[in-house]
Formats: sequence, structure tokens, C-alpha cells
Amino acid sequence: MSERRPDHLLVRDDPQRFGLRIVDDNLYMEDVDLRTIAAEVGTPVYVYGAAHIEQRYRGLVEALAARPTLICYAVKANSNQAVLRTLARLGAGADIVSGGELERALAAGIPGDKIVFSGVGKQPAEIDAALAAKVRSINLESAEELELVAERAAKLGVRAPVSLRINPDVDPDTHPYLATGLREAKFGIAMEQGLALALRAHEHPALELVGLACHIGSQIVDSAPFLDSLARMRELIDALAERGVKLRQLDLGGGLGIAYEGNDPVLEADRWGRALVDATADLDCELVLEPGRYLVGNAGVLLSRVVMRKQGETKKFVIVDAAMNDLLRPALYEAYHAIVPVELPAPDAALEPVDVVGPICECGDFLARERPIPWPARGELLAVLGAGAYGMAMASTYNTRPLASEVLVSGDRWAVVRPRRRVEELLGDERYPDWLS
Ligand SMILES: Cc1ncc(COP(=O)(O)O)c(C=O)c1O
Ligand SMILES: N[C@@H](CCCC[NH3+])C(=O)O
Repeated sequence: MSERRPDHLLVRDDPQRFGLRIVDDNLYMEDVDLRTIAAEVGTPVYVYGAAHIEQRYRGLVEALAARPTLICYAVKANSNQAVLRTLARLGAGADIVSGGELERALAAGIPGDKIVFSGVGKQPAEIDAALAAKVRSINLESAEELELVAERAAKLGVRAPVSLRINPDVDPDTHPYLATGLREAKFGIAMEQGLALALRAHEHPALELVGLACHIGSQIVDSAPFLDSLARMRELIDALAERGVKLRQLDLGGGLGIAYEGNDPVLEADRWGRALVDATADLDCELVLEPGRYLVGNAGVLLSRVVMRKQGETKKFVIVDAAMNDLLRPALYEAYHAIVPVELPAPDAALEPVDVVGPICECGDFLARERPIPWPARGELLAVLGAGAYGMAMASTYNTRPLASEVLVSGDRWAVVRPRRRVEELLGDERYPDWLS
């Protein structure tokens, strides 16, 4: 394995990779000093940069300009309204997996005809809402779901636009929890059942078969697995064409990875785009892609302050005010997120391997382990990088910790786009029944 650059040097080398700038040795998101946001809003706070999102989106569109393509942003990666609105204004569609995400996408101004609905457990009310919103496609994940969607559509007197999400049994070479297109995964319809179910959908009076879909996993940095899944889909497309069934779209899902540290290999959008354009040149249908992480991952940082430091028996700990409830990825996947003091240390600052941990009562509550960083001062402001995707979206209030606030930056402007939850809000409308009083 190649050697890791200390995080602050990595950022000095290439701040733009993380959507950041360095001004007088301080980290800025676009033209805004991160210290200002932390001072005014408090920590922990997620900060997102609109320019990075826009640049990523435009890069993808450009890379795929040679063929009709719709980018449906995977809302699950970051469902903040301001982030969705940023993408909606650029013309993005949405990939949703729940009725809640449908509401969010519509509220941000993404029209139904640019929304695709994935997920293995869609419920009748969610299907009804999707049909009422006239979504572009409901991506069916099982034979039972096909019948349920048909039943709901018939009841509402409409034809449901559907695609079959196929499980292409392709190994995307990523974290095992993030591989969704393997035979044993719960996602998608088995290849062997694909043709029969596609014909069933094609012939069903309450359904309109608009396409095929697949999604093989997340944080993929090589074109090969995408091309493998395309080859599997082609087998079905050809088999359907032989039977006179023509499809309007092919949805290849999301999964394009990003760099979380300096040595991470990345698959640049133009290389990915070119590979997909070439491989689909003879396909007479629209391509749909569902990137999430790629568009927003490096557009976000989580700002946190050092609460306490501690010398353990065998280790040094830096205890910060963000925790696994704010950013679950390290605990869940042992994911690496670079951690950098917002006031950048000197390039030759002495490094100490420390565990950066939160205040939650779990051993798994860490943001970094054995990470060589300059020993920070109490109260020092740290930025956890690559936190724009699956950060706030997976946050919880575990330990009755208020959810962090979220801020969007654009140029020299910034705004709180979701304030911190107060503890009274966490108590919400919980109560105890009379018989406990
Ligand atoms: C159906 C579907 N589409 C798109 C995505 C987005 O993935 P990513 O954020 O890796 O692009 C996911 C999550 O892996 C997904 O399950
Ligand atoms: N939550 C994951 C990605 C899951 C993708 C959704 N299917 C992550 O943080 O990397």
C-alpha cells in the first residue's frame, strides 16, 4: 500500500480536490473563511460549497454530451433542500428511494418527469404519490412489486411508467456493504427472471415498460464494472428487441467514487463519460445515471472543535464535539476522512498518531484512528473533509445529541440552510401515557 500523506499536507497540495481554498494559511470554502461560519453558527456544522457541486454536475453533463443522458442525482447522498435546489437549477433530475425523498425532490423544484424511484420496499402510499407526481420511472425490484405497482396504477386509472432494476451480478470492487449488484444482494431482479418479467410489464395494461435499470454499488473508481454491467443489460435489451420491445431509457445507476485521501485513485468524469458514450453509441435510447457521492461528497466539510485531549494508557485521544451520530461513515465502514486544522499548521509541524473521537458512549465513536496529525489545542477548529455525501444524510440524534446545522456557501455569500435541532425539538411530542403518571 502506498504511503499516506498527512492530511494537512494533502490539503496544501490540492485544496480544490476538497472544494476548499487556502487564504493566508486558513481554510476557506469558496470565498468564505470557515472560522467565521464556526464562530457565528457554532459547531458541529456541515458546510457545503455550491460551486463544487455545480462544477461536478457540469463536468458530467459535458462528459456525456455526445449522447442523450439525464443525470438523476441520488437524493440519499445529501437531501438538504439547498443542495437539491442547487442541482435542480442546473437541470438535474433525482433518484429517490422513499416517499419522503419524493417530497424533498419536488419541493426543491425537480419535476416528476425527471425523477426515478428505486428501492426494494416501496409501499402503496409511496407508489401512489409517485404516480400522482408523474415520475419518469418506477424502478421495479421484484415480481411482487411489479404486481403491486400495476394494482395501484389500475386503481388510480393510470399507466405506471416502469423499468426493471436488474441485478447484473457484477463485482464493483468496493466495500462489501457498498456492493449492491452482486447475486446475493437484496437489490434488483435476478438476470434469469429479467426477460419474463420485462415481457410481463410490457404486456400489462396498467404498466408502461420504459426501460431497464441497474446499480452495482458505491465508491467505484474503475470503468470496468460499469462496462460489465452494461454488457449484462445489453443481453436483455437484445432479447427484448428480438421480441419487438423497444426501450426508452437505460439507467446505469450511480456509484462513481471520489478521493477521500491523497493517494486514492479516482475515475475522472470525462474518462467515465467517454467510456459510457463509446459503449452505448449503438443504443437508441436515453441514458440515465444516478450519481450521488460524486456530485456532493467533496463539496462538504464537517467543522468540529476540540473539546478535550487525553493521554490514554496506550493511545492519545482528541475528543471533538462531532461524533458518530453526525458522521457515521468511519464507524460503519471504517471509512477514511481527512481531518485538517482550519488554521493550517506549518508544513513541517510535528505529527502524533491520535484517535479523533466524539463524546458518544460507544467504542465505535471515532472519526479517525491512529491518525498522524499535529496535536491540536483545546477549542481548535478541525475540518473533516469529504463529508458532503452520506454525512448529514445518515446523521441521528443518538445520545440525544442535536443534529448539526448545515450551511451553504456560494462565492462570498453563505447562509444557514438548516439550523441545529434544539433538545426541546428532540423531545418533540413524546409523552408518557396517563397510566405512567
Ligand atoms: C439505486 C441507487 N442509485 C444511486 C445510488 C448513488 O450511489 P453513489 O452515491 O455511490 O453515486 C445508490 C447508492 O448506492 C443507489 O442505491
Ligand atoms: N452510505 C454509503 C453509501 C451507500 C450507498 C447507497 N446505496 C456511504 O456512506 O458510503
